[in-house]
Amino acid sequence: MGYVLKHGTIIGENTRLEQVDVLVEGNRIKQIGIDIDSTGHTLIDCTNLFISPGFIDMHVHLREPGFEYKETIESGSKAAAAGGFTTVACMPNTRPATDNADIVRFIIEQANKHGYARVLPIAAITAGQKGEELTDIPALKEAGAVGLSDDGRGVQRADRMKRAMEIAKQYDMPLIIHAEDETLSGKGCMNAGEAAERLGLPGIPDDAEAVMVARDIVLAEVTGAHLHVCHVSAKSVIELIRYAKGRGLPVTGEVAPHHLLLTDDQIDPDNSDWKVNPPLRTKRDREACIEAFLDGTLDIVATDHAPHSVEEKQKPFTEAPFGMVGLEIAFPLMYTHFVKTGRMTLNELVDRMATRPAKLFKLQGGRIQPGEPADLTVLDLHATKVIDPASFLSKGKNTPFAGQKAQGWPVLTMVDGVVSFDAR
Ligand SMILES: NC(=O)N[C@@H](CC(=O)O)C(=O)O
Ligand SMILES: [Zn+2]
Ligand SMILES: [Zn+2]
Repeated sequence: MGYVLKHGTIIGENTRLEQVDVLVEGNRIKQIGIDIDSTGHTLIDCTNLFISPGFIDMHVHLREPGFEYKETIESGSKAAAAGGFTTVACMPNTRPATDNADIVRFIIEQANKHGYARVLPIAAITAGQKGEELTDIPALKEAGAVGLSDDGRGVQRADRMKRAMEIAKQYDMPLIIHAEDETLSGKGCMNAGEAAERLGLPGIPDDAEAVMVARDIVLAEVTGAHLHVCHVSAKSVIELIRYAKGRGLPVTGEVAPHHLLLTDDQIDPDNSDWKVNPPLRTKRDREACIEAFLDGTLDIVATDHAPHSVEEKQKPFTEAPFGMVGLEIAFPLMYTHFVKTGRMTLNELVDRMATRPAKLFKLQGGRIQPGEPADLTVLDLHATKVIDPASFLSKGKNTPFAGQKAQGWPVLTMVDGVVSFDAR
């Protein structure tokens, strides 16, 4: 007994304009066709709905182990499912940091027990994310880590990064970098510039991000390692990635919805939900992010879902932790502001949220085709809702998008042939 998703419109590489049925048996897509017999199967009526390959988010913070009050693998993967994500890669800035094979295995076990999405651990580059001693990269890979990052911090020492890349290259692991030279970013809490001056808040210049990206592009060329640049926020960084790609280097980039949609001049200094790292930058940076996303310089969308507690985010702007949640609103925001406005097609958006991440990181999923795992997202592209953090399944409610209207919401998510979210 399986599922028949009836009369849906498939999005993605294999787009079919007519309404079709998708038969799921076990954990696989068995058949795509017209009038598939649903006898003995559970019928999911997809009339007026779209069926997308499940979204893949390469950058989330699930906070477990150590910060369960902010999020758990259970609550975070529930939020993922509600946002139409079937796979999320989680960052190692846990407590303790995900810097050894036992913690990688713990995350995988927790996800298998309590998860509503596939959870792929990203392991730390350095022990305790302290930037000194390298982790045991082969052991981390063996345990199931899909990449390496010290996210939350940049690796300050070039010699450490170079050595990590040499080993990562050997073991075919991507370096997923948080680019921030701490000697330049200092104690800033928002983008350095006119807005910060007006508000009298300490700034973080974009060169703090660009300097490290430049260094790591050089090192990626020397070592041949896959360098993936996290949460790109600035024009200066985009120019460097464009240069790297022009040289044919294995460099890729991600952009978060907030850097595509928000700027520093909009920041409400009395609301720390606007505080994120890298910070929201200028209009010029935002336009550069949009252009780079549209032309593929920035390959994929990643949310950098960073839940924090209400108490933490009630602190003043200078003291509150950096981060915004994103899993449950990423698709509606992207659909509303990129597809509805005609900047890109629905197929192109799904490519950047599902197909391309799967290709870049050699993951399963990303395509709707017989034989593929049944990782699917059913979307109601007509539904319009006001973003209400109180309704989030994530423990994190911290988003500056609260109160904004968005169109195009996931209504059902299936992971590995199992329904993980159903809002019908
Ligand atoms: N992006 C953020 O503002 N915060 C992230 C850390 C990070 O992604 O660098 C977090 O862990 O809260
Ligand atoms: Zn980061
Ligand atoms: Zn992050």
